[in-house]
Amino acid sequence: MRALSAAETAATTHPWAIHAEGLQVRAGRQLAVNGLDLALTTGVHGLLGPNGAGKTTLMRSLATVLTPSGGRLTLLGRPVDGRSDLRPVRRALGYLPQHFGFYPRFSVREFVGYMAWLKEMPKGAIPAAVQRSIDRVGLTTKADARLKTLSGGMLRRAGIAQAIVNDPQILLLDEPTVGLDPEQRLDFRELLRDLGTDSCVLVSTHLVEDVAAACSDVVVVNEGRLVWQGTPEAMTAQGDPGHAGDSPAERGYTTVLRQHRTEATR
Ligand SMILES: Nc1ncnc2c1ncn2[C@@H]1O[C@H](COP(=O)(O)OP(=O)(O)OP(=O)(O)O)[C@@H](O)[C@H]1O
Repeated sequence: MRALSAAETAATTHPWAIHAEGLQVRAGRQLAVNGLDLALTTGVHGLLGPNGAGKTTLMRSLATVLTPSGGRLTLLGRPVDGRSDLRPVRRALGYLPQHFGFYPRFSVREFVGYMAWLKEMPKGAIPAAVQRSIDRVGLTTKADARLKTLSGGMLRRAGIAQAIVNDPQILLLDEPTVGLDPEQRLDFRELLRDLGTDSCVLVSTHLVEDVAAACSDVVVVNEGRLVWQGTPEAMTAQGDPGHAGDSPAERGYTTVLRQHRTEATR
């Protein structure tokens, strides 16, 4: 008997915010995502995987920046196949890329407002939404500072503010905590938990501790495929004290990855 997928065993009829089946996405010449199955709904999902696993490529395809070259991808029930109109999906998306371009002379407020405009938010709603997102990332006192004057951590927070300005139904954050100091990371975890109450949030990171502390679900990818999915507690419980990692969650993650590699070579 074949194993049932998460989509088939779900207790709810609520459509998946993100649903990928056998997804393939090219990065340059190679298939960096190659046969990935994923079904995600409301909550905070941590995306873990070693360097080169395909996390950024996956994020870019979910952000509709890259078009899948095989398999199926639906976002909020709409197919992403290079043919359908993606504007309704893009209005409901928030994306913090790993590296984002910006106009250095823009203030934080101008930058976030500009992104709100690009997302086709109603004009009258933009100023209040911009202020709220700037406040949520703790940049209130820097709202009118130019981007070029911000520290790396502050710039990252401005990037998060633009990603959340439209209250996205799908929020994709690629390495959001890079450059944040420990206090800011704690604040950010709280913000994540808050955002995940009514959005589908996918956070790519190398910081297993952030995932353990702030996520309701962990997705581990390797070589372009999903290799494990479960709660942070279930991942931690996999931990073998003999494996690398400073914390129980890191040992759990390393064990999951090594088990997968062992099975793959059998
Ligand atoms: N523009 C590109 N041209 C060619 N190869 C690419 C390109 N972008 C990514 N790759 C390759 O695709 C694979 C997946 O890369 P990707 O950046 O998605 O991985 P990642 O999991 O995000 O890695 P990291 O944790 O190091 O950021 C890697 O082997 C990478 O070298």
